[in-house]
Amino acid sequence: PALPAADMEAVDQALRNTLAAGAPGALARITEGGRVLSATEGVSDKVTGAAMDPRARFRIGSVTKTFSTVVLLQLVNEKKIELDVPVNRYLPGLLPDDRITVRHLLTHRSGLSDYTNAMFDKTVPGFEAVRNRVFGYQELVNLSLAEPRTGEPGASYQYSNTNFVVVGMLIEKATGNPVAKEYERRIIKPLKLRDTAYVHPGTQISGLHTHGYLTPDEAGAPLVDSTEQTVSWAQSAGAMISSPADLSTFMSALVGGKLVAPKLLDQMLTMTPTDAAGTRFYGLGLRRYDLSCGTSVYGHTGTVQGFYTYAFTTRDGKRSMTAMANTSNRGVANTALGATLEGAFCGKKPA
Ligand SMILES: C[C@@H](NC(=O)[C@@H](C)NC(=O)CCCC[C@H](NC(=O)C[NH3+])C(=O)[O-])C(=O)O
Repeated sequence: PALPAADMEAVDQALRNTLAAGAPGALARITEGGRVLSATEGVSDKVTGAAMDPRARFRIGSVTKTFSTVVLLQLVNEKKIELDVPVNRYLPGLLPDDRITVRHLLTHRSGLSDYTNAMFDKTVPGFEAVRNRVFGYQELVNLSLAEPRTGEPGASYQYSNTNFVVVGMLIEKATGNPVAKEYERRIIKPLKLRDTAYVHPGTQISGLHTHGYLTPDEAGAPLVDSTEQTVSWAQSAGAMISSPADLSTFMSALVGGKLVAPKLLDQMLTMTPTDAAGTRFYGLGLRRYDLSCGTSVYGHTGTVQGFYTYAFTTRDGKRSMTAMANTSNRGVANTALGATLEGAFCGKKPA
């Protein structure tokens, strides 16, 4: 059945609520067939007052995890890597447990702790301490291994950036190339994603871009312009730069079978619940949200200092939405901004 038309009034109300919660700006861009609907509220630059612009580039955070998953599943299809094999088979001695498999990384079931919890326990000092640092993958893994594991391999879903740092290591080991080259040749070039780039360890977002503003832990403290950073603390787990249009192109190409072989796409879409309500799921590097109208949408969220992103599409890839607020921390963006999904994919609420 065709989806109801997007309710742009509801989408815009969600953006206004996001600003009321403290974001300098917010936007939503919906594509359906060749048509584009977009809504913007507030500013992308607090100094110049420039308005939010759906053409502008920004940091997509963990939406990067879906790009990394696509590259890894292409390597699985090329028989260079197997999913149900110990990570230590490819990276001898890396992990303390041979039972941790490649699939455990992609489903956040490895039990490896997330080093970012300690790193960003104090939001602004933690960010300032790393914003210009360049980490090696091994350094980040060592931070995780210095902490107790969160569970037995395969036992339960526990979101951890460490899993996708190891995915980056696997990609570089299997290809002999930096992940940037693999993203470029396997995804960015074929899909002509002109605004998408992996520039680690560069700190600039080139071209027309949105400024990101980190909300401090202390209520009322001034926002911190966090636009320029290496994102080396995340790399293959969160360092990609893109645009609303490119993320919608990517997500709809993904579910449309253009990036990953059918059998492997099926595995990517095989979900386990991650919330008590049973409306949030995780597959392989991919989230599924079941909306109030019964529509399921697939994609990923992203949280990087100063940017919160939702990048989702329908199962047939016919309707996609990217929503972004240029602030992060203290839940300022996620809840209010999340309501754009209902407006975009469920349309007008029944009276
Ligand atoms: C969960 C999210 N994951 C990601 O996008 C990854 C790359 N980001 C994080 O793990 C958050 C790191 C801290 C951000 C900071 N928070 C703090 O510093 C809290 N003390 C901030 O909010 O900018 C996702 O999948 O959506």
